[in-house]
Amino acid sequence: MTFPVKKFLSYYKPYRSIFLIVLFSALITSSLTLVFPLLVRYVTKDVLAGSLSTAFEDVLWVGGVMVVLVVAQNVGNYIVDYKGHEIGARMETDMRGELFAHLQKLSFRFYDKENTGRLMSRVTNDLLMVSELYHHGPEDYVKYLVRFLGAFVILFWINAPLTLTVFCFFPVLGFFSLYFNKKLNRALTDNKERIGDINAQVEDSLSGIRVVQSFANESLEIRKFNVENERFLESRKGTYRAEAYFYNGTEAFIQLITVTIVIFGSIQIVNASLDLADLITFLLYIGFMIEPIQRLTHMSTQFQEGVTGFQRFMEIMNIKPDIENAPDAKILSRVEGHILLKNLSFHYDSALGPVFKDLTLEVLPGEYVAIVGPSGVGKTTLSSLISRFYDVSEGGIFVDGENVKDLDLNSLRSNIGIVQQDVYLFSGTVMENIRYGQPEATDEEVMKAAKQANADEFITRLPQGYHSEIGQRGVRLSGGQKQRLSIARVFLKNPPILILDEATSALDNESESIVKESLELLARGRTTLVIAHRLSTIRNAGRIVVLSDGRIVEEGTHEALLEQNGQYSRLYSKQFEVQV
Ligand SMILES: Nc1ncnc2c1ncn2[C@@H]1O[C@H](COP(=O)(O)OP(=O)(O)OP(=O)(O)O)[C@@H](O)[C@H]1O
Repeated sequence: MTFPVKKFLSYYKPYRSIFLIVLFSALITSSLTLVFPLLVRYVTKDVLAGSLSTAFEDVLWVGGVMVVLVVAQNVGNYIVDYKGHEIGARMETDMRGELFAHLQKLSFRFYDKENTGRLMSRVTNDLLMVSELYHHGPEDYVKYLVRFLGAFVILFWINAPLTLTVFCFFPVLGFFSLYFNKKLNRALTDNKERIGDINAQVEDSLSGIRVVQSFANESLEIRKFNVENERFLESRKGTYRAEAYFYNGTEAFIQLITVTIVIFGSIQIVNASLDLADLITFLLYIGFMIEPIQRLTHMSTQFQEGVTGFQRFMEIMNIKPDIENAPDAKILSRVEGHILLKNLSFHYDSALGPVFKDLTLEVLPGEYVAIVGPSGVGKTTLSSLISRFYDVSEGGIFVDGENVKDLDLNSLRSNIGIVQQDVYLFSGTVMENIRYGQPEATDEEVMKAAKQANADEFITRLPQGYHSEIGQRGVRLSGGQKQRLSIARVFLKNPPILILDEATSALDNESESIVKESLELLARGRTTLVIAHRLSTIRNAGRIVVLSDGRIVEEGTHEALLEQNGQYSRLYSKQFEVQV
């Protein structure tokens, strides 16, 4: 992937003026630091060597200038540190907002393949690296370039032969830094991968802690974790080894350079081509030239991390949602609930073969239709297609005569309510979770929906009633209670089309009968598709549709289908035998 420079720079745009002020401050402060050794040189060489009667006055004058410089430097550094970081953080916030909004638009097909943990690291860690590059990148380059070039020019002006002698060290120091920089980068990348593995392990193990403990597999989890933990330790040892080589190596270079300056400088003093004040100035300036080279590693790591982070950000941003509104998408208003699946074919992946082949099904407004069939036949897939979570491969799906591909996605989905077996609740209160069905609903409307879903009674018995926290994914509630909250959510949404996807199959008999009662109330007056696992629950359906091998093979009422003595009858007796 070539680096999208234009796009990268575009994030500076809203903060252009303040960014230029920060860069200018970095330029000024680093130039001012160059003046200090010159002032020391002036005092040691000119003031103290001249008439001592005026020396005190001169030293005071120089001291005053130094204080002004300190104040000016501090103001500049304050702007660079505070405003510079703020710009970086603002750009990061903008990008994170964009990325999250984009992730909300990507379809089920994208999430079928992506790992949530990795996506989270893009939203958090990667962007942090980009923000560091946005802010520190330009500022560090300005700061260190000014110091390096400034020190070189001043030293050359003071004593060219000694400057060139010292300069011979720099190419060697540069190569040394680049070599260890590469090693250190590799070690840092490895560190990141290892910490990523640890995060994935912790996330997996803790989200499944109930399964872990129910299988009494804590020691197995600890062993698995310790393997990753040890690998991380090994990786960190590698980083520290590279760092130790690098930092001690550059330290040795600095000392060698100092020794060289002292020896060559002393020879020049003996030959009267250099004086003591200039030697002191040399020693003071040499750090200005060495520091940028020392920082090379950090800067290039920062650069690489930022660039990679931005590329990973763009990888996601460049994914076009495969389900989008058509340019002239229609808004569905006053939906009656007529559904037509016409000559429908669909596959998740062409390599896996089709789930449906030329399937046609019409559901009339207000009808109650049950879809049955063996496991894996495509019952859930059918409900995903009606809501256009996936696009059909051939044929079409029509709601009130309109092809779902021509409809505005929000208006289509807000007319369909889905109740699933696996209820997803968000951390927060009961009230917030029910209100998810209609964010503008009043407290009274939320409570009315809860009553319709037979949930009000258990909610009012909770310690804080509707304001009780339900825990992550609703862990503090029973299966039946979670299911009733999800039904209340759909009551509040009040859609004309309803899909019940095995909504009661995980519940015990008592919960099932309460939930069934609220589902029956919910279905009243709506077009309802029930995806049934247990055939006993759909005996009263107006029509039962039997799927097999990607097609509808039988249709009719429970009694009529039993009489036919076909697939349905076989499925039914199989379940009946199991239940007996
Ligand atoms: N996201 C997906 N990506 C790829 N294949 C999928 C996906 N979801 C389901 N499938 C496959 O599509 C087929 C139909 O799955 P679906 O979940 O619709 O069946 P189902 O009839 O609802 O099954 P069950 O009664 O066991 O819940 C299965 O073979 C399944 O493996």
